[in-house]
Amino acid sequence: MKNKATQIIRNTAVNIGRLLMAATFIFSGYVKAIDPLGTQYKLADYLQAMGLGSFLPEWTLLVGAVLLAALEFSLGIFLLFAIRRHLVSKIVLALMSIMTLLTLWIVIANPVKDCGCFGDAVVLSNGQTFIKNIILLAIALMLQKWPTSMVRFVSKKTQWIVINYTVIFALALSAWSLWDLPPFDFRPYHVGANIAQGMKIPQGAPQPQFETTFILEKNGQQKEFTLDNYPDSTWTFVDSKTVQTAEGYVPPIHDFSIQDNKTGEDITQEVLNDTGYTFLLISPTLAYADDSNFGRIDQIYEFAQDYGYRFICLTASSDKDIAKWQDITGAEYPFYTTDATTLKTMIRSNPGLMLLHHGTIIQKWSHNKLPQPEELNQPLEKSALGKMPSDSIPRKILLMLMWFVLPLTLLAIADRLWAWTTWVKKKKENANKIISTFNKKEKKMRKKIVAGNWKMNMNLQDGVALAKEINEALVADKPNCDVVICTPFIHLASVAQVLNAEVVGLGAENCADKEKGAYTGEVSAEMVKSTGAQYVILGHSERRQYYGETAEILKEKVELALKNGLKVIFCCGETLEEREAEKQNEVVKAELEGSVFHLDAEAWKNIILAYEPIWAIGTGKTATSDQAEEMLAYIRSIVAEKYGNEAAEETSILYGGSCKASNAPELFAKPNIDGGLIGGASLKAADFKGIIDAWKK
Ligand SMILES: O=C(CO)COP(=O)(O)O
Repeated sequence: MKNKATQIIRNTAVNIGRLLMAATFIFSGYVKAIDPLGTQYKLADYLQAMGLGSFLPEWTLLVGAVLLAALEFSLGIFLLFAIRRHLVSKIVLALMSIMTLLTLWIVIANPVKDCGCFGDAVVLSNGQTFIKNIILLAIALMLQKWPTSMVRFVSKKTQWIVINYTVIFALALSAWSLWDLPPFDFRPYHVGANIAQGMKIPQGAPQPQFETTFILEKNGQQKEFTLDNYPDSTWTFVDSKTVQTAEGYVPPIHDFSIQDNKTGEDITQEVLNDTGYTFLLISPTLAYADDSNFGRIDQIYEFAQDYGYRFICLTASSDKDIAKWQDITGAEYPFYTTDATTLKTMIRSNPGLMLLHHGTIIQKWSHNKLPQPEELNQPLEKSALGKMPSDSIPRKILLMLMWFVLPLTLLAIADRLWAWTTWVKKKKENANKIISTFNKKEKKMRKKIVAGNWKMNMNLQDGVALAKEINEALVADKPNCDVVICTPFIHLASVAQVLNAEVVGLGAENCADKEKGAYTGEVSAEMVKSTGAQYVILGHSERRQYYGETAEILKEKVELALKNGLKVIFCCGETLEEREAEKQNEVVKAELEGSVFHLDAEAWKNIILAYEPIWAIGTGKTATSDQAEEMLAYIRSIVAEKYGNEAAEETSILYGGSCKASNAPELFAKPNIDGGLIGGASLKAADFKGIIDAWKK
């Protein structure tokens, strides 16, 4: 019990942890994959901080960024679907260990401002990142310890589709984002942002705090002072140092300026305050800029000239590189200087084109997706180019869902349906196999039994007389089977006296579900046993129906009966409605599971089952021999599932319900029917003997 509870807790913890980890990896991989250049810049920052700045060529960092994004995204999806659980949990643990060490270093040494784990989408401080990684590392340890507790969402046979689709999707997403621009832009220079607004410091925003320390000297001794304890003029000033004690508010855009390199003139405000349109061609380094689309750029420049729009190129390149670019592309537009990092933040394309309208970013284009010539035949005021694209974000989200989430969801649903149908099919096949094995087999050596159930009939004298008559008849003509008569409690002690125990067994029709004590009117299993009885009927439908005996009560009764050395004739069976709804198997199985299937194999040896369809009891409507055989074969198959084939072969299963001398031979001829539990026909010695004799035919 305790083990089961621990297992449930563990499985729940592992699966919650796995979903959290999956969500983190998917998000972190995704935001890196849609911005490979941003990830590359971050990797470069790390290498710089480690003193390995120029150790690797730029393209290797870009490849590294794409692979890192694909790795994180794919691991997240694999965790989500619980694919290759052992391997994936090991890789995740290794990755988290490295990440945690790395973040411990950035917390201590502070070499980078933020870790960049989630690109620009969620910026965490180094301390927050460290705490996040400690939690994820703990989850990774748990997943690695119990990988198989992760519940699969797709079967092993289908997982290769998810693996390939995910890896290809992640790489394609990066390639697309590199060719075009990141589909989602989390930087301060996104479409719709007003640059001047982004540079503003709101009123009352915290100012940076500084403290100045003065070093002064007197009589050859130097001492440090602040403004608060500045000494008298007998001290001579030596030096002062100022340190920042608190950071002030930093606006989202704090590093944007446009300078004319030749004149030193700053035209930032002039550009931002221009109420018209301005094209900014942006290239942090012209030496690395892609020049394949220069013709299109020149066309746009001409268009700007024609309509009187400003068109300038912002770069951080040297004059030599500018001249080279002009030489290659024939560029006639003016060049201005802006910080390289700012330019890289503004647009993830080298070169990229940005359109401003009164300082607000209206459009951004990668050099691969510049406006087409046919879009440039009317002024921006009148064309779609001059307007901010309206619904692009929901549309992009929908596209992502359609291209990735939808196919995988459909795959998972199809896979689960398929797994479920094969499971059902297999289970049916197994059950049929067991049933047909039993059907084919000759009746084994298990006991054949005919048991009478007198129910509430016969007074004491009549009962004793009937018992005597049956006993005499059977002593005179030995039966081929075990015979039992089950009588009301009041008969037991007297009937026991008249029966020859080797020939006729004695049983009660019920016993209490309590051991002993203040239970007025009840008769305990121990009392039954003390009369000389060896059997007790339990679970009869009349007791379930009229006296509210539930599976739990019957379970108690069964246990007490067995404990007191009684053999139990345990009844089961369905109502007419249940049979009409074809629920008979389900009902019978539930009855056995509820009251007897908990027994161990040793206790099971003292159980005799009796299938009594309620619709056939006392109605004169017998189940056909085929119906009865089918059910008894099924019951034997579920006993076999529970206790094994051998135990099932040795379990006696009786049929009850309007069984009489006329139909008994046909019923008893069936391989799985081991005898009968007889109601009405057990109240007359001749009728009862007629049924017993069916075993002789
Ligand atoms: O309930 C029965 C035996 O327990 C069957 O009763 P009948 O044989 O009267 O149908």
